[in-house]
Amino acid sequence: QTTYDYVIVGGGTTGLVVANRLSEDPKKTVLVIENGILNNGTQSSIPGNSGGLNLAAMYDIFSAPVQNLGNQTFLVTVGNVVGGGSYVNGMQFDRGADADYDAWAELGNEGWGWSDLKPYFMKSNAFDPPSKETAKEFGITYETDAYGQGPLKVSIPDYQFLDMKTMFHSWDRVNIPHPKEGFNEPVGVYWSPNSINKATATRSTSRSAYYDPIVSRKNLKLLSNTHVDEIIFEKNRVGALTATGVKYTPNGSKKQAHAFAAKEVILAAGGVFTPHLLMLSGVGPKDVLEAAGVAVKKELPAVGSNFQDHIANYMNFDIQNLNPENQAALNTDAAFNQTSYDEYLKTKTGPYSVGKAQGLVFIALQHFDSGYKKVVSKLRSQVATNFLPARYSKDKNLLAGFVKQREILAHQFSEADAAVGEIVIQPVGFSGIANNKPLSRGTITLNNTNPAAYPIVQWNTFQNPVDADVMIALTKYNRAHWASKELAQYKPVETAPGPQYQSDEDIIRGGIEKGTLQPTFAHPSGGCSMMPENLGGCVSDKLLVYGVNKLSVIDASIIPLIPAAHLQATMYAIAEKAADLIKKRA
Ligand SMILES: Cc1cc2nc3c(=O)[nH]c(=O)nc-3n(C[C@H](O)[C@H](O)[C@H](O)COP(=O)(O)OP(=O)(O)OC[C@H]3O[C@@H](n4cnc5c(N)ncnc54)[C@H](O)[C@@H]3O)c2cc1C
Repeated sequence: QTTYDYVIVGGGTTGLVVANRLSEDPKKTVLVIENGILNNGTQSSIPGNSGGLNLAAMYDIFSAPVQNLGNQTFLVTVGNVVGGGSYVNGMQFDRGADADYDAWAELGNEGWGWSDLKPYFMKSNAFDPPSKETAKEFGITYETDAYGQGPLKVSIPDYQFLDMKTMFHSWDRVNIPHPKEGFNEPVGVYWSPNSINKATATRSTSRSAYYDPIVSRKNLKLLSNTHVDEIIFEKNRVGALTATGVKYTPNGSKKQAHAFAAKEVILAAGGVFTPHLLMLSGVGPKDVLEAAGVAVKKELPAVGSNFQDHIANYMNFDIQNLNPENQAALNTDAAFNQTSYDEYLKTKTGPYSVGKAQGLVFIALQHFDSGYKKVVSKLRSQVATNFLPARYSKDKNLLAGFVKQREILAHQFSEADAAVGEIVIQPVGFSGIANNKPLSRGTITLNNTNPAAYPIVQWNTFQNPVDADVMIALTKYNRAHWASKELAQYKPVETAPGPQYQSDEDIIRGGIEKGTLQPTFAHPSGGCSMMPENLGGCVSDKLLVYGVNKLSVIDASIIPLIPAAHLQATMYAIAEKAADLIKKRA
């Protein structure tokens, strides 16, 4: 069969959700083409393995040198496997504040505010609380009504490392909100679920939740280990472009084949590779395409613009007096590791049944920076183009879109209803923090000498100095927390970047020298944003690419303004909504 109703590019997080929903109608045929393989490894399925990167199931793509991070290049973390990011991620399951999604509606996207999206969050997931004993012992609070009865299983496991009691409750007296597990009110400090199926104590992914249970559907086909090379367009007599299918090549083969879509080609290749594929197929900024020798079919400057990610500072503290059964000991104490692993295999309990982090702090700027009003004034007084990639000076729509985003961010920076900073609570001295509301904007462009090779990913981290101001304030705040009497029993000593870096400049310099500052929290997004065309959008609020027919995007590329959240819960909700939009227009 070469013609399907729908051809979906990418069988990652969003691709498999939409494949499932569209193939619910047995009369509709769906083809999913995924570059990665069907991988059944325990590196992914066992929650306790989620601490490190599952490199075998990821692309080996590195960014362009980041000027303000000492011209270092960084791994661009993207899953290359059936299940995509959901298969390799850190399993944190949380959402942004209501205001984060209302911002999408404010940017001109009808039907994308929090109240519109909430039903789709609920449709995608189901929550299992910890046992009563665990909840009591660790002081874990939760609200089950924040979740639905959907395919993706999320839970707070029964096993918790004992040090979580002290680490989590070290925040009890801090003057920030203390909501229950965070899905109803995601600003403050809370115990947060992981995408773990409690019944099996294994990772829940888009594959296990949305694909494996329906694999026998006759109208759904998955081609794994197969690369989509190009979108096929047809031009009619008046020059209108319609996406009619894709060219693809099984990996390891030289034989390219074609698959056609009667209704729609749906791009779900993720925040990095969807903009790449559009450009390779002739849709994107004219100068970028021409420089790479790609024939321009539709000029669309929004492709590869508005690229965003959270900026990370992976701090570390040397600590003492941890309980002997601690997370770090899984790597340092072979006997403890072995008994823990054996326990997991036998009873699916113990240290391997839990992910790396169960506590999250998402805080407003005023929670961690007493000088927040100055930051807001600085932001508002900036000449926007001084701190943006050159293309924004040449394109009034892109600039208008950014200025509108900046207004929204300035408002969020002034209020307490949306988070700007994040601190991950782990039961060890490793302390990841993130600036969740970057003003700098990156680009994704083509490799001019070989456009089909990996794209050029440029984050432009700290191009806007406000991003560094926020990071400096958050770093100081995190240091102060580690120095508080609540954590004194651990005698924490900062080892990365290190106490020798104290001034504002030194905090950034130290982060670069010690490699703790990173341009990404594994959340590349925004490179084909959903916004009106006069705000530099790439897809409409119906997720259709501007200027061509029958082509939609449903993955992290469409996020117009990155929410303060790890992205997977949002991606499941976007995909559920996308499926409804696509069904409706059929
Ligand atoms: C290491 C890591 C840790 C993370 N940690 C967390 C976390 O703890 N919590 C959280 O909420 N989020 C986390 N995330 C982010 C989250 O998982 C992603 O935002 C989400 O999975 C993105 O979904 P997507 O559908 O947009 O893209 P993906 O899930 O990446 O899917 C895209 C798919 O398209 C395929 N593809 C790309 N190009 C082609 C092509 N040309 N032909 C065929 N197939 C193609 C890819 O192989 C991939 O499978 C993490 C991500 C990573 C990578």
